Amino acid sequence: MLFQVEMTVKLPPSMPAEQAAEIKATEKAYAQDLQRQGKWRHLWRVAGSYSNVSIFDVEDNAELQELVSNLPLFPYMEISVKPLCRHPSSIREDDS
Ligand SMILES: O=C(O)CC1=CCC(=O)O1
Repeated sequence: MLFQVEMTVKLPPSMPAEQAAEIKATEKAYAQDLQRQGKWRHLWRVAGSYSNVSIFDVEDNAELQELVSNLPLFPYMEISVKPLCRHPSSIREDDS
């Protein structure tokens, strides 16, 4: 199942820079591992913001919930999820 996930990062201004850098580094490693597994298909920065738009390819809602809630930045993000399905006018032969 494909989902569009939009994440907006809102770190508290009071968070020490070292702690923020550590969480971001852990987040990066986690995100890159999921990309290598093919579960996090796309990761795009929304220009001019501290938000991303991502496409996840997971088994079901429960797997999406597990992956997203384990993001190191999860406590510091606003997240919106949209389920996706094929558009009847798409010329792609698969869902890539
Ligand atoms: O910077 C972001 O948009 C949050 C984030 C998601 C994966 C990652 O490495 O950073």
